[in-house]
Amino acid sequence: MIQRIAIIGLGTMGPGMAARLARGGLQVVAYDVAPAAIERARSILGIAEGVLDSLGVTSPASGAGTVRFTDDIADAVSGADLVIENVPENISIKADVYRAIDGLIGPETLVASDTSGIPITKLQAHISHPERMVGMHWSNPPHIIPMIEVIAGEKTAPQTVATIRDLIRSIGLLPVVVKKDVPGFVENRVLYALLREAVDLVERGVIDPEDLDTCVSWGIGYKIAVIGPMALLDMAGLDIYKSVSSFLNADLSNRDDVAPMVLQKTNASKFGIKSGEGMFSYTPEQIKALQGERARKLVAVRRILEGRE
Ligand SMILES: NC(=O)C1=CN([C@@H]2O[C@H](COP(=O)(O)OP(=O)(O)OC[C@H]3O[C@@H](n4cnc5c(N)ncnc54)[C@H](O)[C@@H]3O)[C@@H](O)[C@H]2O)C=CC1
Ligand SMILES: Cc1ncc(C=O)c(C(=O)O)c1O
Repeated sequence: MIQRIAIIGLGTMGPGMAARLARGGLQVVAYDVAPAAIERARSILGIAEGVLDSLGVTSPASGAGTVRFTDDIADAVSGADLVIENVPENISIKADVYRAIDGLIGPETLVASDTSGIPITKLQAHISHPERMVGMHWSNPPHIIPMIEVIAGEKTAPQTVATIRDLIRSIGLLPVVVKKDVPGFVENRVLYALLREAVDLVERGVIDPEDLDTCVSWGIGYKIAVIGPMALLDMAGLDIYKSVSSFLNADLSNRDDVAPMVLQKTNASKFGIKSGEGMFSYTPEQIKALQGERARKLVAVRRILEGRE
């Protein structure tokens, strides 16, 4: 049974994951190599907890869990039933973490990666007990989005998948077990198909970035939260899909490299909210306001989708 969880990496994803797991009654120890990331995580933990309150996420009868921060990786993983690796999307950085914890974790400890899409089979080549390693792909913001993908690599034991799936369920979240270890799994294959086309349309001047967002959010985005893609095909009619896709599929972006517009921006350190500029520009005040407004709206939508309002 999973009771103690170590989170390695406290950037965009780590603090919200810590808050959500603790709310589920688990004992979380949170570690990052960068002291500034630990301080930032400490300061935003309370915000995530406030959002969980407004979502009505309660603790189990056994009581709320805890989050403890540490700057010592050995301390973080000591006694952990599960280690969730949450460091940047780079195999060599992730492999360094697996090597660092290999001799520190117990014989029963499971290791999960929150990778956005590196096949688990590739990651488990860097750990001595690959049967205990699994993909556990959260969606951002992790304290609000309930769906988590669970992915087995070639060497993952079925029991490891079952334990993580049951853990997710036991704290009121929604596990989706992906049946094949394909790059990007399912959520990001679908998201990146959409993002490739969206970036291409903006880059070619077909539409302005603000209008692209309006079109997608108030068109397919709003609809797809209620009617998933497979159900949408039936609602539109497969005959219509056949007619449109017969001419449209061939015209969609099929570029297999990163779009120049994205490269230009990342080369200039324009990463989005984390650097103050990306597709749009943000002042620190705007970032704070946006994050609050987005959390409020996501909470309200989720309550309605769950039939609670
Ligand atoms: N940003 C997103 O929307 C999502 C990201 N992911 C995935 O989650 C993982 C983490 O992503 P983010 O939180 O966005 O990354 P991030 O870049 O915001 O944070 C990564 C953190 O890892 C720390 N770190 C780097 N090397 C470390 C080490 N050796 N030991 C401990 N900490 C270390 C960094 O100091 C940083 O705080 C990635 O694999 C990413 O693809 C998954 C779902 C959504
Ligand atoms: C752009 C982008 N890339 C990866 C992920 C998750 O792995 C997300 C997300 O969860 O929102 C994303 O927006």
